[in-house]
Amino acid sequence: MMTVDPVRWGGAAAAIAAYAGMCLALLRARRAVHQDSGGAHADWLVAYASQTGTGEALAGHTVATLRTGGLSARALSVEQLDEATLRGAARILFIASTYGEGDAPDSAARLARLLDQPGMALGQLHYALLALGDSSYANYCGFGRRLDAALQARGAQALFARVEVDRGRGAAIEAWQHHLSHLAGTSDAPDWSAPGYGHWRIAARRLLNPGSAGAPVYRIDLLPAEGELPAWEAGDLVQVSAPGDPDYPREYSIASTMAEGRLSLLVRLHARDDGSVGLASGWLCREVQESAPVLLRVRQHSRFRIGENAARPLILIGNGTGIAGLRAHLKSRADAGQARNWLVFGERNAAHDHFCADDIAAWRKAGMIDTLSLVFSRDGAAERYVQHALAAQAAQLRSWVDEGAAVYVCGSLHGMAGAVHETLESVLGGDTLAMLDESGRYRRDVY
Ligand SMILES: Cc1cc2nc3c(=O)[nH]c(=O)nc-3n(C[C@H](O)[C@H](O)[C@H](O)COP(=O)(O)O)c2cc1C
Repeated sequence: MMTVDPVRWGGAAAAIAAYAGMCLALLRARRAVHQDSGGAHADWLVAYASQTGTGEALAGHTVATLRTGGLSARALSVEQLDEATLRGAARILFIASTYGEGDAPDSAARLARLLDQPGMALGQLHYALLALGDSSYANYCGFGRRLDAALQARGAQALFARVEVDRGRGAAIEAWQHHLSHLAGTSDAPDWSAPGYGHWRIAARRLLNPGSAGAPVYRIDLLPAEGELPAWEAGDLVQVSAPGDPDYPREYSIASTMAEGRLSLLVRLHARDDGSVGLASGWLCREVQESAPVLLRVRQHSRFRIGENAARPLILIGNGTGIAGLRAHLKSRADAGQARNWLVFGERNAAHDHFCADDIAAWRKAGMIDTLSLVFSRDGAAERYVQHALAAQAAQLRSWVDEGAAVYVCGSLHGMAGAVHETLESVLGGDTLAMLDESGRYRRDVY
């Protein structure tokens, strides 16, 4: 799915065609997902547990294929799958990705709880499962496999064997499509091709942390090689296809808003133990010349967009390059005049690693950051990490959440996201945190 036909890379006409294709494919997939979220009855449910949107897009394609054969189908996030729907459904196609170290995506907490309930019997259910994962992780497709086992243990009957997709590779997706065509009784399946990459160029590249004890971080500003910026929202991601590894695009959070007129990324140069640099980050930060094309596509990341939290106070928590996703949110909040923002950001040394310091200072001065908690782990203060800052301000954390705040976390999975989760749980209580999660008020972009 993620491979790109090299013939298309040739010229401007091809880039425009690819871009138009991308718009159409995205539009089609999203229309299929969103038109159907109203709860109308459908014979086939396509339930996706997706963190960064791949599974959601595949759910849209799946629905479109079933409908081509005249079946009634609708897509829904597993967050919306309640007990009555699960117990009553005759046919569900699950699409499940895996995160962390074999963990379920955040959106799957409710489903996991439902399947754990004693007495949950699903003998009425016929299902199939598309598991998304990456075989370089120890727990390849861990959540998809556990979900499959749990459904079987509850008596649900598989329509066909689980299909596993390694890093979005096309052959497995074709196998899934093939099964769907059988179910739908049609060979006339809609086009599932991935959105094409656009050609971009680097407009500016700047080292943000000279003298840092950590690896170098670059701010990279990009513009389309031709034409207009594509649409995105704060929280969205890009995929970059590096020349040495075109089948395995790297994802980065977008640090800028469309209104700023450029797409900015914060990229940390990945250094290996032997001193060599990571293939994609080395290419982006050091090698690619300003005149050379960068193949890039924007990906909607619904779970990290502002969505229904636009009018709520926002607690933004992150470390390192995680400031990228938080910056885009802060910028769009500042532009919208929404000032109830509490930024909790951590890095190593204030002197070298205070990313986006000028923006943060300007927003603070303009009254657009209500509370600012900066922690630098190597500057000798008692509060070393973001979780310590949160724990130290437990009363304010509780009162913001009581007022309706949403919590957005962006940055490292290891060391940060887990510790922040535990702190939120101990300050707010497990039930409140679960409520925030289920109601879309706790959102994470962690990697
Ligand atoms: C931080 C992170 C951790 C991941 N952990 C795993 C893992 O433990 N096992 C696995 O098979 N895939 C893992 N993956 C790969 C994702 O499951 C895969 O990229 C999937 O296509 C994402 O689908 P989604 O966009 O629908 O969430 C991980 C990806 C990220 C970014």
